[in-house]
Amino acid sequence: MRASLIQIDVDPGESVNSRRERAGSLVREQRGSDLVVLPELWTTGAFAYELFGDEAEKLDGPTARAMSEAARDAGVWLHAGSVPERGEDGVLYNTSLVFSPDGALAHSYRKIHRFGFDKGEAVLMGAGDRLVTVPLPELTLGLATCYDLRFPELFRGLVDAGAQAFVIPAGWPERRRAHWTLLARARAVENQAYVLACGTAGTHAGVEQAGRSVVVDPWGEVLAEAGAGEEVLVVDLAPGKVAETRATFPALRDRVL
Ligand SMILES: O=C(O)CCC(=O)C(=O)O
Repeated sequence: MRASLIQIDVDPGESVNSRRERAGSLVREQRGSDLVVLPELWTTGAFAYELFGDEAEKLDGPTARAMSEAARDAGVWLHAGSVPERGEDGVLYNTSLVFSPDGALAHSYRKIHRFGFDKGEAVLMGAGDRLVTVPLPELTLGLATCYDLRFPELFRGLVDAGAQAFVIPAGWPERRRAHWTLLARARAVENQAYVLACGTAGTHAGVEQAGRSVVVDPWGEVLAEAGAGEEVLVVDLAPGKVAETRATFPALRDRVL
């Protein structure tokens, strides 16, 4: 199973429309992959709070339509990262969108843990309240977004729901790059699952992004890691490795709590 992670540069000098078109082209270039992943809030930037309201869209908005077409043209499962969603209740959410190869919106996930403590996303957006798994033909994905990475109980919940690989779009800051890599590997090791963690490149709203998208296997080995700039990681996964790791080193079976 081949996965492509698109670590797109969120440059405030580029319009959202231009970046949306560029993201579509990058997805189309991944024809031949089974799964393509984009990062968190790549239309606006995860820290460009003042744009969230202006760029918010419904689940059939301009980003969703562009990504649906790109998934269909490329014939891939597309985790299109997240968008600022304007919910039916009028509340903003940080919502990830997953499209099937025929372009249908198959799943969406509203970020559960909002970042910013008493400002930013934590006050501007509502929290999701639903775990989401995505059964692909080869692997079942569990969805999480950026700050969610710090909350291991979310990942245990996803494992209990059948997840064998976690897809984690992010806009992780360079200042805490060491946490990103460490936590991605920890979630893989403790859950004996693949981790596909896709960040953004560049600097927006004064926040330098770490980039360093990473793919980790169920044994905790880093299969591929990006640098700081715009880059596409293409990685071959071995879906059987999840069951093999869980059978030969059955730590998950020894859970008590
Ligand atoms: O947890 C962190 O250090 C970064 C989280 C973050 O930037 C986000 O969730 O948008």
